[in-house]
Amino acid sequence: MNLNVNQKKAIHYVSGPCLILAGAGSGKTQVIIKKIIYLISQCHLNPNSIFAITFTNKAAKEMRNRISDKLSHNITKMITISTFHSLGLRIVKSELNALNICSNFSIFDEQDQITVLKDITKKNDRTFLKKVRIMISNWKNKLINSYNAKIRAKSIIEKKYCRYYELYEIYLKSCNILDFDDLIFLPTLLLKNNELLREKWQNKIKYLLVDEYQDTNFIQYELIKLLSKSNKNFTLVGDDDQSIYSWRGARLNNFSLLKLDYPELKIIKLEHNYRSSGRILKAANFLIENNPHFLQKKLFSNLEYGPIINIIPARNEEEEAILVSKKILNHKLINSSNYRDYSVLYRSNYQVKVFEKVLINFKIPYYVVTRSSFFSRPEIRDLLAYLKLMLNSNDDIAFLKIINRPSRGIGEKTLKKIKSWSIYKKISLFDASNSNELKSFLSSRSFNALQNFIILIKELKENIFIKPIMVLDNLISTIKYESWLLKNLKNFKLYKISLNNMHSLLNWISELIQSNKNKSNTLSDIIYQFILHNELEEENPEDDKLQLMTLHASKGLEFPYVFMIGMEEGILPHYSSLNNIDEERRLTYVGITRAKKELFFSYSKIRCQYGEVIYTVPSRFLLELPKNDLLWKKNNVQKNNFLKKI
Ligand SMILES: Nc1ncnc2c1ncn2[C@@H]1O[C@H](COP(=O)(O)OP(=O)(O)OP(=O)(O)O)[C@@H](O)[C@H]1O
Repeated sequence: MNLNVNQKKAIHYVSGPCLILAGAGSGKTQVIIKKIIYLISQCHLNPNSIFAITFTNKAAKEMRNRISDKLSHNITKMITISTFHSLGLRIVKSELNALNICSNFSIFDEQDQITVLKDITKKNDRTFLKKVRIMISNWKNKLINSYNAKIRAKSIIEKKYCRYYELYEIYLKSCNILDFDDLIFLPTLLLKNNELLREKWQNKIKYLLVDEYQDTNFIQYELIKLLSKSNKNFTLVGDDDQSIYSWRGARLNNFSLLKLDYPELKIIKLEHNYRSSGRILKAANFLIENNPHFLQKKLFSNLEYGPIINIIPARNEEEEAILVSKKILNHKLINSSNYRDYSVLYRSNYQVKVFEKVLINFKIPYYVVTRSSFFSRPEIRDLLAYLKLMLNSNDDIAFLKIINRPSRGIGEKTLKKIKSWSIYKKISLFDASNSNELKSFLSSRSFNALQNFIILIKELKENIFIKPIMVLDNLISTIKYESWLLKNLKNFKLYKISLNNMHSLLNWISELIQSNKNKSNTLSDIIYQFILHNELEEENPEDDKLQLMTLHASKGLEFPYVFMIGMEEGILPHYSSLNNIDEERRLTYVGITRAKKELFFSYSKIRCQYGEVIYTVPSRFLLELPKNDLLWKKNNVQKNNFLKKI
């Protein structure tokens, strides 16, 4: 592949801060990979001193694989390629003393956080608990601890939330637990306040590369600055038109800040798109021109102009699914293509349900890309909780998760007494359960059940570092987990899936232990990675299936034929984001630029939402596209003649 002039410039510019403003499909992944190879082979940088940050673990893995095609496996292994969270975890593990954290710390995921917040707030309303979790997360992502949050709080309500934050912090500290946000919050705070450690890390990192810069938030930008302060040798790659995570704190402002903080910043634009036909790019350019820009850029393509963009109107959601399915079947027949060449993209997860029903009827093999990862399955969460408790007996949430899985006859009353005792004695639930003094408060049956559990964990713990697989095998058979699953699931197929999952987990741990034989702390590292690995499920690319996914999930992917469904006001743009139309437009732009050869839109005249039938109007974004490149199919539906009821 011949690199274009700007791609070469972007790779060869290594003497100062560099921003690559890379349009969709302009080969940014290629450029980052080639730049890393260039830094090692031409600039003779030690691979140990190159750090690349990607948005997902999957992207990190892919990048590593592609580099190892060009460099030896040993050299590739020395390069740090990780997400912000994994890099943060590495800093935390190296600086335990400075952070005052014990080495056996656990990591909380979102579900664990909610469980703790339920206890702290004494409320059982999930929406409320999620809100508190997000508020705490937002504080941490702005580098604000509970003390400072309290000082800034004005209203009584704000003060109340700050109190929750404070109690949450105390809880985590006492149990030696970090949450996801801490993995960036703690290292950033540490490097900001500790000059010696800051210098140590700055000396370690001779070159920093960050992919998907448009999705960085406040704290991530701070961390980038802290890590690269002394040599300012970094390359950030991003596209302001593809920033779709403001709801997670991503800030487009990070582009403008860069120019202010680094006046010497070199900006290189990649505008040559190698993915999409001319017509698709024209539509994308037309649409995104309606947004404000950090710097103007216009994508161009040398590929053929391509067929007209079809807009398929439907009378209702079911008809929309039928028309799209029929179109796919016809199109596939005419073009001798495969199902895997097609993708259906939508704004919200609930839109897929009606499609699934129709696809099954039409016998179209399909795959829904979901965010529920392998690690969120109940049996996997159970086994990981057992492991977490063996490694950190202060992890009360792991304790609560498994104390009655499988059921041991330890009911709510007993748990309440254990909790009271642990609060009174200021010890963990595990230590409270291990205390003989508890005997007088419990029935002998409950006390014995509890003791058996404690003995089990203690015995397993003895060998966990030496023979983890044997310990897990023992655990599963001792607690009769499989027969409990069968009884609980009441469905043989689900039971089989669960067994397979457990088998995969054991194999996975065993492989990871083998490949990390000489490293210390292997098991806890493996568990940390499992907890951080909360990404989209992967489908075997060999499977010939139509892929359905949200627009967010489609980022970074490409398909020959793309169907964007539900192109209606209220759906896209989504009614909850009407105050952020620019981001909804960017989301539409991301969808359009996934298509290589052909693009289709569909919308439905009537839609059922929350049990109510509503009449819709076509999305404003359809009306922003170049008219002559669109073909509105007829379906007795006049595009401007809808009742607007949203
Ligand atoms: N110089 C080049 N010549 C030919 N093809 C190229 C060149 N650079 C990149 N490509 C191809 O362009 C396509 C898009 O590249 P890539 O996936 O890296 O884009 P991207 O910038 O990451 O896109 P997006 O941000 O939209 O996900 C790939 O198929 C890649 O092989």
